[in-house]
Parts: sequence; structure tokens; C-alpha cells
Amino acid sequence: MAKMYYNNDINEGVLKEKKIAVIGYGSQGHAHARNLKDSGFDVVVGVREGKSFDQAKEDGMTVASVKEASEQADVIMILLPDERQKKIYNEEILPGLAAGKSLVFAHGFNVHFDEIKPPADVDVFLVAPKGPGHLVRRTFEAGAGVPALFAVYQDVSGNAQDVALAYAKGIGSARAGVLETSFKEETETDLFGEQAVLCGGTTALVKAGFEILVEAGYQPELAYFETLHELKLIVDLMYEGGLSGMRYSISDTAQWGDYVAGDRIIDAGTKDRMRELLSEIQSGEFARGWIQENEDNRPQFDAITEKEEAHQIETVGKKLRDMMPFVNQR
Ligand SMILES: NC(=O)C1=CN([C@@H]2O[C@H](COP(=O)(O)OP(=O)(O)OC[C@H]3O[C@@H](n4cnc5c(N)ncnc54)[C@H](OP(=O)(O)O)[C@@H]3O)[C@@H](O)[C@H]2O)C=CC1
Ligand SMILES: CC[C@](O)(C(C)=O)C(=O)O
Ligand SMILES: [Mg+2]
Ligand SMILES: [Mg+2]
Repeated sequence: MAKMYYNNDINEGVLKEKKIAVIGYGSQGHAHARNLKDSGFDVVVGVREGKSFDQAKEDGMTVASVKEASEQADVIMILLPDERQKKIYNEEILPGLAAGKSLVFAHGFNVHFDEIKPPADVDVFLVAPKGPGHLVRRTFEAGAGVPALFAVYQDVSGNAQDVALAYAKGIGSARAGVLETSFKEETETDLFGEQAVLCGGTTALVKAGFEILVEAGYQPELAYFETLHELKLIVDLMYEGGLSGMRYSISDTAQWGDYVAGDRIIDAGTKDRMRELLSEIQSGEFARGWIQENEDNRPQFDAITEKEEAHQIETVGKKLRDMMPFVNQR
């Protein structure tokens, strides 16, 4: 069994004496900054002027430019979009990254794929929550937490692991469990998980199910409830009790259907294609493609986003969610 760290295993004192710069105030940034502040740490948010800057101010955070925050802090957590990190790091963070400081990431992408090459005289580690930033904040406020991975890439001070664990505790992740990994393992598994299962695999499965039902003449609203809305309720049961816990709550008819149909949908061919995705991630092919797409100003990303947002499941779903005030809409 992997070694797990929980609140009682971690002494956060080592981070209490330091100033933490959270660079970026988006999905992860706002959650880390607010959770750390609520946990009693000294936090400055580094962002450019605009939406995030205004939001951070409204949330009562101390806010500075990326450059100023990086100069002021001992621990610099980069929570900028992966594809923009290299440029901002070189221009605005590196000048303030004096010897003895800590450079931190929530995803190993830029270090693992050699886009960012940190100086030799700083600690480098990652603390990567295994969940969306908005849930990192929401679960923290509810007294719970999202599990996280940590990995030490460079340990100049000799206490990089202690600082990483204290950070993970500060954002609430040690309430759920913190697991040690490497930059390589975190980067490759995170990319695989989001592509094959959590995002790519799931959205494709949901859309396919919705399209098949609508195509066959069933009502789109019903198809939305069946393939998207109810998925959350089923996944909540998996979150609470694993696959067996979910199967305890569903009917025996559904359980039998699960057993006889599941492998016909996700078959050996699907697993072969998952292996293909994994090897493209491992070889760096996926990363090179994503970096190139950004250098070209995201033509495919923008075109696909436009098409996806116009999909019937989105228009139907929006109307149905508007009638459910208890659903926290984005
Ligand atoms: N999203 C998630 O839940 C997860 C993300 N991660 C990792 O966390 C990191 C951050 O991702 P995520 O939270 O999704 O990022 P977001 O896209 O949600 O947030 C990006 C933030 O960066 C700011 N920003 C963008 N460009 C600049 C710039 N040129 N100068 C200053 N600030 C800028 C944005 O500000 P503005 O409003 O001005 O654009 C915004 O505050 C990534 O490494 C990602 O892989 C890891 C686990 C989960
Ligand atoms: C699943 C997507 C994710 O890896 C995450 C929320 O953990 C991301 O990069 O946003
Ligand atoms: Mg992830
Ligand atoms: Mg990810």
C-alpha cells in the first residue's frame, strides 16, 4: 500500500514562517489562496489586472502583480494555465526567484516536458489536488478536502518534503489523504486520467448516449436527465462506496445490465486506444501538439469549443438547470 499522509502526520509550522505567493487566481488559484489564508498562512496573490485581480480583491486577498508577489514570497506556487507558464515564468517569476526559495506547481507538465528549467539553488516540488479547483474550495469550506499528490523534484533546503506536506495540509488535502509521487508519474497519469476517463472518455460517452436516444426519437430532455444529470448521482454513490456501493443502490435489473453491457461498450479495442493515448503522453507527442496548438493561436481548440457549446445536450441542459435553483451553475 502506498504511504499516505494525513493531518496528524504533518507539522505545518515549517510553512507558517514563510510567505506564500499564489500566482494565478483561477480554478486552482482561488482555492489554494483562500484555503491557505483560512488555514492561517501568509498569502499574497500574484495576478495581472483584470477579472482575477478584481475577484481576489473582492475575496479580501492581498494582491500584487506576478512580479511583485514572486519577489516578496518564499514559496511561489504557479497556478497559471500550463500553456502560458513558460513565458510568464521567464519574464515575471524568475527575476524574483532568489536562492533558497521554493518553486511549486500543481501539475508537473512544464517541468517534466522541459519547458521550465528551474535554477539549481531553489527547492522544486508539486502539490497536485486530484480534483477541480472549485471543489478544492467547496469541500474545504464544508470541512472536508480533496486528496492530493506531492512530489519533490529538487531539495536544496533539505526540507522540501515537509514544506510540500504543510502546503497540502493548508489547502485541506491532508483531510482526505496525500500521496507521494514523482513529476513524471503525476504528469503522465493526470493527462491520461483527464483524456481517457474523467473528461474525454466521459463527455464522449455521455454525448453518444444522448445522441443515440434523441436519434431514436426519444425526448431530448429525457435523454439529458438519463445520460448527464443522473450520472452525477450515480458517480456520487461510487465516490461514497466504490463500484459495489453504487451497485447496492441500483436495481438488480440495472446491476445485471451493468454486468452484461459494460464490456460491450468499453471493450478490448477501447483499452487498446487508451494504451495509445498513454504512449502518446509518455513520448511527449501530446505535449508537443498542445504547445504547437497554442503557438498557432488555438485554431482547433476554439473551433471545437464553439461546436461543443452549440451541441443540443448543452442547450437542452441549460434550460433544465435553470429550473433547478439548487444546482450550482457555472
Ligand atoms: N483546473 C483544475 O482544477 C486543476 C488544475 N491543475 C493545474 O493548476 C494550474 C492552473 O490551472 P487552472 O487553475 O485550471 O487555471 P485557470 O485557467 O483556471 O486560471 C488561470 C489564472 O491565471 C491567470 N493568468 C492567465 N494569464 C496570465 C498572465 N499573462 N499574467 C497573469 N495572470 C495570468 C488568470 O487570470 P485572468 O483572469 O487575468 O485571465 C487566472 O487567474 C495548471 O498547472 C493546471 O494543470 C491541477 C489540478 C486541477
Ligand atoms: C480532470 C482535469 C484536471 O486534471 C483536474 C481537475 O484534475 C485538470 O487538469 O483540470
Ligand atoms: Mg487532474
Ligand atoms: Mg490535469
